[in-house]
Amino acid sequence: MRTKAPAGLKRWVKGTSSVPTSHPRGMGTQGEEETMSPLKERWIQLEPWDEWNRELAALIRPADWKPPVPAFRYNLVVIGAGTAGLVTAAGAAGLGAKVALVERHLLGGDCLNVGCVPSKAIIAASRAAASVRKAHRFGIHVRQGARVDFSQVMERMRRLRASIASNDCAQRFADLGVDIFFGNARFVDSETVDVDGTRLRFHKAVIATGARAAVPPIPGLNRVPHLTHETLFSLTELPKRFGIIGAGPIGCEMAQAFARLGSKVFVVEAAHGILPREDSDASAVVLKAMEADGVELLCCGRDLVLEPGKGGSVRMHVHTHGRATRVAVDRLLVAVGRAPNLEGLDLERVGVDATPKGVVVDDGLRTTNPRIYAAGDVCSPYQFTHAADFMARIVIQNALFWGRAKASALTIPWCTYTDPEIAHVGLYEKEARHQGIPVQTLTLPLSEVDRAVLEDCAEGLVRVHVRKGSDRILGATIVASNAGDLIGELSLAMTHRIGLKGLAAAIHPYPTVGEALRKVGDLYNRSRITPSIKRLLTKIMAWRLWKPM
Ligand SMILES: Cc1cc2nc3c(=O)[nH]c(=O)nc-3n(C[C@H](O)[C@H](O)[C@H](O)COP(=O)(O)OP(=O)(O)OC[C@H]3O[C@@H](n4cnc5c(N)ncnc54)[C@H](O)[C@@H]3O)c2cc1C
Ligand SMILES: NC(=O)c1ccc[n+]([C@@H]2O[C@H](COP(=O)([O-])OP(=O)(O)OC[C@H]3O[C@@H](n4cnc5c(N)ncnc54)[C@H](O)[C@@H]3O)[C@@H](O)[C@H]2O)c1
Repeated sequence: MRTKAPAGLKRWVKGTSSVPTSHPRGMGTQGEEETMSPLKERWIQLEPWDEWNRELAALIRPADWKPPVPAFRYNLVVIGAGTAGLVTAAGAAGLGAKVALVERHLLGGDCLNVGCVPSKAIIAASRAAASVRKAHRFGIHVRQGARVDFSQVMERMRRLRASIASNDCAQRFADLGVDIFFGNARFVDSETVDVDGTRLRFHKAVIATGARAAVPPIPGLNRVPHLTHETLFSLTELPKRFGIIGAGPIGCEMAQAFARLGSKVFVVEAAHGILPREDSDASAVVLKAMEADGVELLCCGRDLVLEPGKGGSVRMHVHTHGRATRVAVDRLLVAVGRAPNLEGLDLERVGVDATPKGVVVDDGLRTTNPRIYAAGDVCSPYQFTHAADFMARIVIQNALFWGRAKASALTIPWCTYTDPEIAHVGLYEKEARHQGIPVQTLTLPLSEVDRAVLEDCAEGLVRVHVRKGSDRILGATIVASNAGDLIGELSLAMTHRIGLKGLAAAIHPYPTVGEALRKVGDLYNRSRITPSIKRLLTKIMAWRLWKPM
């Protein structure tokens, strides 16, 4: 098992712009790397070095990229070309600003390369495998059963990732008028950024450097080979036994996907259950589905210790619900949260405050240096692509156009793409109560939605919290196979202050799962008919029967 990056890749990350031409062999691990300087040794793999990864690299880190001659001064220098940086740069350039965009590794950042895109491609394949397996429930008998070709699953992922990459490609941004510089950015002073020796002068700058996988101080972790999301998507062989530490969104999505593709998956979680931030009834539905797919959850995990096993395997020792458990796995994924990318930026030089959670910003996303803003994972508790996108829009308005847009005004939904998916927007019930807001909660089980029953996906719910005494939506959670799509309607309603009565009044086509939202609106309307109103209505009706026509 190799624990160091191949020489070619290291050269590349160190900023020579030379994409390796030979195929870097072997599966990378972390552990040793985490103890080294993050700037020098951190790298994201594009392995295997096949035609799709070459195509991807050619788009987002072209080997022959000629850095432009820096302008005398830029309206905006953007550091980091993930979603936050790309949206900021494209939007600002589109509005006439002179923009420089600096990226030390791959345009597209985590979402395209080692986040949303590859994970959802794998999830799509795992859903296909699960559909074949449960086809018999519909009276469809697949003769041989399902055989998963993991290398094809991963090749499909690499092919689709490369095809999607054209949105984020260097040439597209250059055509939009953005000057792209590959290299490590650091602040020299409040009007200069250095990129490996090239000086960029700015009027305003944006820190959009994102975050990386956090590696916790688990005893033994530095002695065992392990993956993070930065190396997971380079796998070419399905691990027979797959261990995952952390049952957050990454842990749950990957646990179920790998179980459906054929791994025996063990998930160690420190808290009780999975997705501890979510509504507990909702996450319980998802856990049941994951367990039905064969995922074994070791929750309330205490005293986790890791040690090397035979043939590159890893032994996990953990107390789960007070019981000592020992499992051996062939691969281990660490998914316990994220750490902001701050190292090497020399933030102290420019008076930008930061904490271990990220860059400190005000509601307008301005840092403690009034000329420097931040957007995306590096400064936000909402670590989602769409949140990074909308923070970028705020930064453009506030940094360039004297805007007063506020991050706190954003309504940010999110979704974890298990099957069923679990999506949320706004407040949870306990948060509303904690804030002293009187709350009424309405829950509709999906078993009451015809289409969900017909599709065999009736395990789920729609739960909406309104301010007591009104139909104003405070928050909502949905568990459904397409919860991520459904939550958009509630997000729209909250953004535009449409209440539950408004949802009840909107006709949804029958039969759709989306009808569940209208039905929750009906639930709300019915909840307003108190026993005394009902008695009054009954009297009026009775009176009308006897009233002469
Ligand atoms: C496995 C996984 C699955 C995910 N799935 C989803 C999902 O389904 N939906 C969703 O909404 N979100 C998802 N996310 C989260 C999403 O990927 C992030 O929220 C998003 O990428 C944040 O964008 P960003 O621009 O803030 O940061 P990043 O995408 O991290 O981009 C930051 C960029 O800055 C560069 N950089 C850092 N330091 C420097 C420097 N000093 N100089 C130059 N460049 C630098 C980095 O190389 C990087 O390219 C997922 C994340 C992971 C890990
Ligand atoms: N669908 C999506 O939108 C999506 C998907 C994946 C990731 N993401 C983003 O990426 C971020 C990171 O995801 P994540 O799942 O790594 O982090 P997370 O912080 O959301 O979840 C980490 C989990 O690990 C557990 N944990 C922490 N330390 C542990 C330990 N020592 N032993 C056992 N368990 C431990 C925590 O209790 C928690 O449940 C998310 O917060 C999310 O913003 C989003």
